[in-house]
Amino acid sequence: MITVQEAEKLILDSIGSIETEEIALEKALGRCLRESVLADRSLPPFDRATMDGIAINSSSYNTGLRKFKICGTAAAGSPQEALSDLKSAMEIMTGAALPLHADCVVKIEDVEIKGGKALLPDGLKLDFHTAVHSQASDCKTGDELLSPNVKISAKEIAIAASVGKSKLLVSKTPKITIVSTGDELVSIDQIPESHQIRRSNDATLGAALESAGFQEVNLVHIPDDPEQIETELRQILSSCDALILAGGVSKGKFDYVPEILAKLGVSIRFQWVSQRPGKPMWYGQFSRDGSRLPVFALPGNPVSCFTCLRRYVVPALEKWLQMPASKPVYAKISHDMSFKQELTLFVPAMIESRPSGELWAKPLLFNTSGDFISVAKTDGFLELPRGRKVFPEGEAFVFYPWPR
Ligand SMILES: Nc1nc2c(c(=O)[nH]1)N[C@H]1C(S)=C(S)[C@@H](COP(=O)(O)OP(=O)(O)OC[C@H]3O[C@@H](n4cnc5c(N)ncnc54)[C@H](O)[C@@H]3O)O[C@H]1N2
Ligand code: MOO
Ligand SMILES: [Mg+2]
Repeated sequence: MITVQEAEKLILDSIGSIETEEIALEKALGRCLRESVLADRSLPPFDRATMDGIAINSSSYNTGLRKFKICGTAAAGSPQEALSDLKSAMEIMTGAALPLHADCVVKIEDVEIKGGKALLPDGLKLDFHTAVHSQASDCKTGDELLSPNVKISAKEIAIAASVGKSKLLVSKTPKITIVSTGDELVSIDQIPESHQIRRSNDATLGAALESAGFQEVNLVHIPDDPEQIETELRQILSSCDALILAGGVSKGKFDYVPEILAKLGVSIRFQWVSQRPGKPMWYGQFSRDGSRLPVFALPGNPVSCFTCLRRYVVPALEKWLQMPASKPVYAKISHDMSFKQELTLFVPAMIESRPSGELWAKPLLFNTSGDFISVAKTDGFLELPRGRKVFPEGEAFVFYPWPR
């Protein structure tokens, strides 16, 4: 049996990089950028007024002039104007280009306008570029404003739009198929017999992937019939980009998944990880047309497959898309815990951000890894490392938030 860290490394080291495609900027939110975005000109492109007021030359004010003749108005969007001389002022709006010969802006609250003149009080602090956003002070032509491998959020959209990128090169969205197996499982709209349950894992995993930014998810259910599993998986492997199975991976007589995956040519990278929940987890890859599709077979217990999806599958898919790895979040455990087994324990926990600025996690004592009802109250899980037996209150551990 391998450790959590070994499993994580085997997965991440085996994952390549997905192909790219060009898409419209309006569709780019949440996607992974795969090109550099350069400044097509300096920003701001001109000396930009940051206040509504008057534009003057500060040396005139600083040598005693208080009354300036108003020589015109500079509006945002109109070409650059010019002061008629150093003793004149121009009314100016936020966003307008600073007129020639002016070097600062006095906000309108500090100005009295009377009979075509602007009267200024004593004591203003006016210098070169007061209330002016200087040309090229944010970036220069050719500067790299966005580098590849960032997840595109609203702030990256602003930058791309400002430099005229109406299209962006991004990672393709993989077509992911989620397969649940099991004869005991009926669909949501059926009334289960007393020995049956409605299936929920597939819907949960699909929703978790969607909220992590993977929109093309397809759900399939297959009964515990080896021939049917083989036929359907062969078909799925010929068309999807990634396959995630839930259930049928452990040691039961009807747990056919690992054997059938091997028969279909999916090469196993590992099975059995020293962790709870999720010990029977299986990972492999399927070669098709020169690329290797990731195949995860997660243990069927609802908390196990949800935890494994968060701990291994989402980071692997993000790496495949070249997304930056998310930074670890630490939280202090709010109660003493002990756990005697030689396993890493993923313990679901409620998070509390205290006024001291510390993040605390209250572990949930849940029934079994079938108890998804209790786990729904939690915000994520703490990873309590293997090789330790006690976890004292106040010690910090890595916390993994659930996808939301
Ligand atoms: N002899 C052993 N038995 C088991 C071991 C072991 O090491 N030795 N491991 C246990 C652990 S840990 C887990 S986790 C489970 C994993 O089992 P499988 O992956 O084979 O999953 P199933 O047997 O198909 O189902 C387990 C459980 O989960 C329910 N389930 C499955 N799919 C769904 C679904 N889509 N929606 C809701 N619930 C689902 C299923 O009804 C079962 O109750 O094995 C242990 N056994
Ligand atoms: O991985 Mo199993 O998760 O403990 O039920
Ligand atoms: Mg089983």
